[in-house]
Amino acid sequence: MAFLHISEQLPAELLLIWHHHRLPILLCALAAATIVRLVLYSRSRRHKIFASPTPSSPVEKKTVELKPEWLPAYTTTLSPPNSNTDNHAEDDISAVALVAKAKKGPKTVKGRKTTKKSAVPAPIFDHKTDKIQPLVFFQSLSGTTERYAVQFAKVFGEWTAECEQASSFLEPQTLDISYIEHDDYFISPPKTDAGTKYFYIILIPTYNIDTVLDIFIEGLQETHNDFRIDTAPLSGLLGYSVFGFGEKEGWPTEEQGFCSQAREVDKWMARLTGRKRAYPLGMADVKNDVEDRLQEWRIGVQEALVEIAEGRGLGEGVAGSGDPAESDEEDIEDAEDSNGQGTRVDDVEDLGSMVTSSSTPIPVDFTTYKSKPKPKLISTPKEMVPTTSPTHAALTKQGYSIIGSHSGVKICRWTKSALRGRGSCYKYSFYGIASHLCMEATPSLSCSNKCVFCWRHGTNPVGTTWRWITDAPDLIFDGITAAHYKKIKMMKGVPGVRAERFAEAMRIRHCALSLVGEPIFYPHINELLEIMHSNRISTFLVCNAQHPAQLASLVPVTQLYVSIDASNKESLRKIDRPLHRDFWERFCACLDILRNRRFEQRTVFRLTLVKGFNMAEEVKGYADLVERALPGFVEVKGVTYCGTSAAGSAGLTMQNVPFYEEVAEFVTELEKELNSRGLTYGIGAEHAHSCCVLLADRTRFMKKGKWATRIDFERFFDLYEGKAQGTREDNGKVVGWRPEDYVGDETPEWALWGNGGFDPRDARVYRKGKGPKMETEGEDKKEQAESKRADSAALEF
Ligand SMILES: Cc1cc2nc3c(=O)[nH]c(=O)nc-3n(C[C@H](O)[C@H](O)[C@H](O)COP(=O)(O)O)c2cc1C
Ligand code: SF4
Repeated sequence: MAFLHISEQLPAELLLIWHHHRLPILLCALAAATIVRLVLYSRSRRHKIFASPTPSSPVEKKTVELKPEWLPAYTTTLSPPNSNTDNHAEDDISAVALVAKAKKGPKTVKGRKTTKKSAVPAPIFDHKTDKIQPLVFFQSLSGTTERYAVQFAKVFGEWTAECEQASSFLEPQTLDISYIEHDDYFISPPKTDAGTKYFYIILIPTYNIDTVLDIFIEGLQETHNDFRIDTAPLSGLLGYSVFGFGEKEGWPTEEQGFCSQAREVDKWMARLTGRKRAYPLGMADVKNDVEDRLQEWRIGVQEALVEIAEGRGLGEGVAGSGDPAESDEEDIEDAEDSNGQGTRVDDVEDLGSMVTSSSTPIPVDFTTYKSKPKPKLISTPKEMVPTTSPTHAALTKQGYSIIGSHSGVKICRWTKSALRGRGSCYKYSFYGIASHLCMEATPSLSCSNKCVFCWRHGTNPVGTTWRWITDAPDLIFDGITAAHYKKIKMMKGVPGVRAERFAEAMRIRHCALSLVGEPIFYPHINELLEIMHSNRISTFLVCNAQHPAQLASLVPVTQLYVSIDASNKESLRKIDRPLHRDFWERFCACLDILRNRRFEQRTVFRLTLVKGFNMAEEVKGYADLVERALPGFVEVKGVTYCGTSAAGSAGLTMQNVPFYEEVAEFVTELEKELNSRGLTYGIGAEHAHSCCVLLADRTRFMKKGKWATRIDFERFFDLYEGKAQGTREDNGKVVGWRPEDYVGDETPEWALWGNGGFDPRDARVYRKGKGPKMETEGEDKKEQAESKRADSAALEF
């Protein structure tokens, strides 16, 4: 009975519970369903990114694990149409405000200070035995700061050599921040003998646009916030002082941004050094009082150095000296205003210093915030290359047309040369691309490397993530093609331009996506490529092997390049100077992706040889990389010397440019090494004029025993559009096309190894001392003045 009773009661009670609590029950069920959905969604997304979106290849694929941090983390903001040169972007104004992703910081632990900090202990400097090594750092985009830094270093150097304490000083060194390894100086002081102590002097301009300065400042900030690193890792310095260059005309007050980046650097240095500001931040208006301010500040820094040299450390009570007079309020303010991340690990650091500086117990509240958390900052993305920026000025001066705010196009010297019937670049000899039909462009002028041979140092935008206003792909396409045609039209009146070539040039057939910067950095690269292909423009895309996720999800291009600037980690670090700390893992992942995709499209390794950097004894290392990725082709070229002061600062001179014979010798050795490993590569073609030699896979790019390195472009488009069927199969079913499906004609005789690579139908114009003289007027006279080596090494992509 009791059982029956209970069984009758239960549904009624359940019904009652349902009536009373149905709302919360429904809400809980909804929340649970949402969570399950989100988990499933995120898994399926990740799964998609892991797999290449293109049809699978008929061979086994190496699994390439894409680390979560390699996945693009951007939300792009398409720029409004008026930021570009044409008006086709009406449909793309779906601007999305980019909400800056708040960095996941460590759990906040807050402490309340009850005592003032004690004085910074005097630096461990024995004035009788130790030496002070002053380092003068500077960064400069348009040369002003560099000029003042050189001037400063000269006067300051004379003072250290002549002052009473001269025996305590080593000769000051001047260092361009763009060319040093950040980690060698700003994660810890440089390693040296125990008796040498460093003093940092930092001269820095301010730019309210995205520049390489942001990378430097972010580096300081990251070091400070990195849990693995002591929060004051530069406390071993004797001291530091910062001087800022700005302009009051545009940025009249500090609130309006006057010298704001110098102030940032000063703030982070204070934290990284454990408050060793030896002299207050100096600031000057370059259009007004810079000479006086800089001199005044130099004298102050010198006085601070005298104190140190005489063993009195950073001194007592001098305003801004980093002594106890520096208020705690300033620290709190600083901690709060740093990009909205006010409650970070600084607090833990403060806690640490309180423990050492206070004798009384410190009340610590681990659960509450000191003040109301600030609302998250909405960071508005900036333009990558605004028209007001020095990069814009430098690029346009070099003949680039900037499209929108992050794309560029330029007609290269080979296009001009081909228009005049004087020969095309190596791409014609190797692949059949006539230079007058080719456009050279990039949708991203920004890059994640700072290669030593890149002329754009100091001014080029760099970054590890895309954080700029983004132009729509059709805007970019319209902009670059219009600018290219405009430049071609300007060649109309140039003596020697052949009418038929001029007419042909008014229909772009090929696009080399390289130029400067990193094309796959652009978030809509696939759409841009699709537009090119639908206009039957072939695509040669060069990437720097630093963005595996983007590489894995790239649509097939006509020819896919990966720049191989070194054969091993250390050498790559030196030559490419990548911004990513895990650059080698990224590089290796890109090689594996290239291997997986080698039957979908033509894949190419592009080696740029720089004597003294990446040539000697690296043949075996390069062979290892070829063995890993098995590219269809390996292009080997000597570096082009750009002759700028930037290249000089990077340690490059003409001596680093190899002669053609040296490149040829290197390629022969590489071929031998590859063959000794059973790899079927042979030297397919050469273009001596560009200092470039081509190795190709004999089993794939030969027809009836003859090299066939050229491309059937029309067939490529037909395959792409589905008008022709490809032969790539998976499980007996055709899933796409293979590079072999669009192999073109045999490589012409004149382009084969040993024949030089110059089309006899073109008129070769020799430069002074290099062969029979055919023309010496106008532009050629100028060209004759160039050095022989530059001549042999000149190469445009
Ligand atoms: C695009 C641009 C943005 C600038 N932004 C600022 C700024 O926000 N605050 C400031 O004080 N000066 C600003 N300046 C002025 C520069 O800091 C100043 O001209 C400096 O001397 C440049 O140094 P550099 O030639 O070494 O690069 C800006 C200049 C340019 C061209
Ligand atoms: S990858 Fe190209 S654009 Fe980027 S730094 Fe190197 S040379 Fe310059």
